[in-house]
Amino acid sequence: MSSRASVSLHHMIWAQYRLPFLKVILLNLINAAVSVGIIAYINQTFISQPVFNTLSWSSLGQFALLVLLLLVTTFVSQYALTRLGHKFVYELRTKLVKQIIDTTVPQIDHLGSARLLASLSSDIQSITVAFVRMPELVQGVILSVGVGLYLGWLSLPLLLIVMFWIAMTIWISTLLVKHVYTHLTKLREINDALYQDYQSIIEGRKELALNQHRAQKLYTDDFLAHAKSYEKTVTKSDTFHLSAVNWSNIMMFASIGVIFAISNYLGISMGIATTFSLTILFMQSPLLHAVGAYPTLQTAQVALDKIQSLELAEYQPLFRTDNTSQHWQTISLTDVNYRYNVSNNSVSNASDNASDNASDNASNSSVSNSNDTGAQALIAKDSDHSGNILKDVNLTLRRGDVVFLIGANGSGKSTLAKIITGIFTPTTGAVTIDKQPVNSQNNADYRQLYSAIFSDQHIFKQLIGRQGRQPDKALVNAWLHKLDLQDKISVADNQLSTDKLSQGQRKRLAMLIAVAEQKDILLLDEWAADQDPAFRRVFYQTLIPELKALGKTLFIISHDDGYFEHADRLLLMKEGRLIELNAEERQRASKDAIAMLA
Ligand SMILES: Nc1ncnc2c1ncn2[C@@H]1O[C@H](COP(=O)(O)OP(=O)(O)OP(=O)(O)O)[C@@H](O)[C@H]1O
Repeated sequence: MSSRASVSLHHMIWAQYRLPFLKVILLNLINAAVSVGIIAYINQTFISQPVFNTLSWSSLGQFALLVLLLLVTTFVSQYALTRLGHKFVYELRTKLVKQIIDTTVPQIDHLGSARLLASLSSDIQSITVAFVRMPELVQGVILSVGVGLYLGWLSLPLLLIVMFWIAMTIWISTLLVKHVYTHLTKLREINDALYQDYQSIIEGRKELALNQHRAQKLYTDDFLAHAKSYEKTVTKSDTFHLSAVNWSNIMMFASIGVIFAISNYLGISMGIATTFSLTILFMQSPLLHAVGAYPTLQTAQVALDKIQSLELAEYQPLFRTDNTSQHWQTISLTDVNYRYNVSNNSVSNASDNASDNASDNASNSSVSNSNDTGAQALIAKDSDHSGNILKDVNLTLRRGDVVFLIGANGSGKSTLAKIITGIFTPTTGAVTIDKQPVNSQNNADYRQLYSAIFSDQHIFKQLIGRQGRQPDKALVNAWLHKLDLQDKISVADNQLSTDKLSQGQRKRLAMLIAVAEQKDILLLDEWAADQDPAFRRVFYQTLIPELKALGKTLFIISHDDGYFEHADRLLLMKEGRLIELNAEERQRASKDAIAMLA
């Protein structure tokens, strides 16, 4: 992840689509040439003729052919530009989603789903609209240049005066359009707030149903305020836009008067003045559409800026599917500290980079100091623990261990679980696998060792087996029964029939998915808390030994003191510090966990 400078839309198109864009420009030039040809034809065949009866059927036929040619070239050039635009939007959308997949969990947590969904829907939509309107802008500009050249050939002084007139018109129009941009930027911010409201309304539906005061407050104070602000801002923005279009429209009409007045003054022929006027009328629609299309490009620029401000991971086309060695023996945490970034700015990203750096430093140092440290990663010590959730945590997990972690609420157990699995990187300190430091380069591979079930687990209905292959049907079927789900769930084509289950059943389903993955390490964060007492016993007394027999290393966060005896090792987390309990302490914890946690 890096904070990248904002890239403008046209730079992006130019950098990535230079050739197709040049092709589109060429097609538009041909189209402009045909348009100029028609004007010249009208001028020579119709306007310059003294009387109408000199017109022949053949000249009318030629005119009809030119019109047909204009129709074809207009269609082809617009089609080419539209295709290019939609290709750009497709690539932007697909890259954005891959970047979200590759971005670190803390950064995604920090951004929140409302902001991301706003970008995926409204920003992409804005950019699409801009591309739908872009043909009008490009054609308007190219046509103006082509027509200008022809008019200049007819009368340079008259062209210069008309150009001055149009330039003044466009300059004042641009001043108005600047206000449009300011309001569009504001609108985009309001859109984020609106998405936040939608999210609260949908996700908090149960709480709102139970408390109409809260529903009214949310609706009135938040949603209505944002909706009103959107209405006001969009009205202002559209008013400036309308003013710009009307101003340009009327000034174009007025230019016809100017053309005749100046022609009269400069002694320019009536024929040339009529051709100029006709051309201005011909140009009015494309030029106004071009002016009208401009704000959509500005909206797209606002959208692109917004997407870039998310500071997502760099785009990588590939997925990291090469797994870390299957023959690992130990995973160690050495002097690990972790601090959440709670600021509103996007510094959690910076913190995450810092974390990556800490790990990277550790890896470099571990190489250079390997003699002194016995191949352990060098650990950056942070003497100031203020704000640290994990404090100088040291732990070595051995292959095949069944480790239970206990601790009071908020002591840092889940945070430690995320550090162990590589979802979070330590603020300082190091994670090593077989003395090999885990850093930003190998973290994605390292994470593939784990299946984990966290409290807010998402259920994917697709079952996946070892290393992304087909799941082992016999294993899935056996565990469907072990988890007592055989009457609720069926599996067809590796798809689970439903995820509409009770909380405890959902957790069992998550276990089925995890077992099917056949990963080396299974991490369970208070998995048993949602199970009824009977199944809780099955879990500790039957399932854990079976998982161990499958060769898994188990890291289990638990509050069930009645079952601590099933652990090979018992760890205690106390205010961010990790302690391993000895035999006597384990006895005490099993008898009186409350005293132990205090
Ligand atoms: N996203 C976050 N941002 C900031 N602070 C957080 C975040 N998540 C957790 N914390 C803080 O970190 C501390 C440890 O949280 P953690 O979830 O690791 O505790 P826990 O031991 O798993 O608790 P529990 O038993 O209640 O699940 C808590 O004080 C919490 O306030």
